[in-house]
Amino acid sequence: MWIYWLRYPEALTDPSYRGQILTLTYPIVGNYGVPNTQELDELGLRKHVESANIQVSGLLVQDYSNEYSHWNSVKSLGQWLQEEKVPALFGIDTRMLTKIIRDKGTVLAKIEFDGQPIEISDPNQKNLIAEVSTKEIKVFGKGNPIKVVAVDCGVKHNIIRLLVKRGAEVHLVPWDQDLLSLDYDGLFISNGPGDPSLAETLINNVRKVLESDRPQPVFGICMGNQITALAAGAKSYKLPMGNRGQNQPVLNVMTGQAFITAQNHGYGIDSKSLPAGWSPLFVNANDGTNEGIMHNTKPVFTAQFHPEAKGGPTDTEVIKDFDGVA
Ligand SMILES: NC(=O)CC[C@H](N)C(=O)O
Repeated sequence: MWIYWLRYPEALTDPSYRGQILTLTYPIVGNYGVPNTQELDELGLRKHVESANIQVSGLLVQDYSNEYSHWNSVKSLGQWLQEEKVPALFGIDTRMLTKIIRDKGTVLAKIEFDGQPIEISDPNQKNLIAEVSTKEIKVFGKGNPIKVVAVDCGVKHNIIRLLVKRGAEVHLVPWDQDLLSLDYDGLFISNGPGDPSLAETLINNVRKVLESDRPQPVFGICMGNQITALAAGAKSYKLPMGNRGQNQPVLNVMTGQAFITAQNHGYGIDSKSLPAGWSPLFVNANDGTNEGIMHNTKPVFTAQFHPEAKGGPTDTEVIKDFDGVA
């Protein structure tokens, strides 16, 4: 179970939340309704949400407002959750729950209705990436000059949109796709749910790319940072309660510049475990955890936070310019 505060249409559809129950710390939820979640943009991506479905297993809020008002809302939050058969509860003392999670770390939880007992299973034991990844290769921004292969670990649609905006023809590939055999100008590894160390096939495929000394840049976001670091030989670990929300301060270790970033991760990379030739690129200014890595000589760099505009700041969007940082 996670604590989160961000706009709920994007948060609930972020595939990185697969298998998790979300509890929001903001006390009144629902009052801006839900946009048309089916509407597609010109690329065929969801216009107002981050994927085709609600991805969380459940939602807990303090006070729910069924009345809503927003320029693009078409239904209530309750209606949307019901349509997608995702359980949610209101009337929860989310402040108390937040304190419990702060003390104990993230906790396993289930929502059970009278007469409908359910088994509890630990989402952290599963390779959740395989559940949310595309099954076939999809192309966005066809004809654009820069061919980017994007490994779909559960990519948020806005990330694809921003890559296309920067002139990329994005080839979204399944998580276990062999990467060495593909031709590209840049390789991107997306955000995604669960424990990164369980995605062994992907880690091995990325390791092969790193060892091949291909000159093309490699860039990863969130899960993409973790997978790249694991492929390089570093170690990941479970954070006591994760870093989530849209006000996480991050320092660029190279320049000393600080950013306020949007984040959503429960695992971290141990910067000290980075092998020779690699350096931390970003560090969390609150708790000192790793926020990205770079290779010292090759164009490989990553961000643990979400350097994109939707649902948060725009000041780190520059990081998606492949030559913006490395
Ligand atoms: N947003 C993400 O990509 C999350 C990465 C990973 N599932 C974690 O929780 O750390």
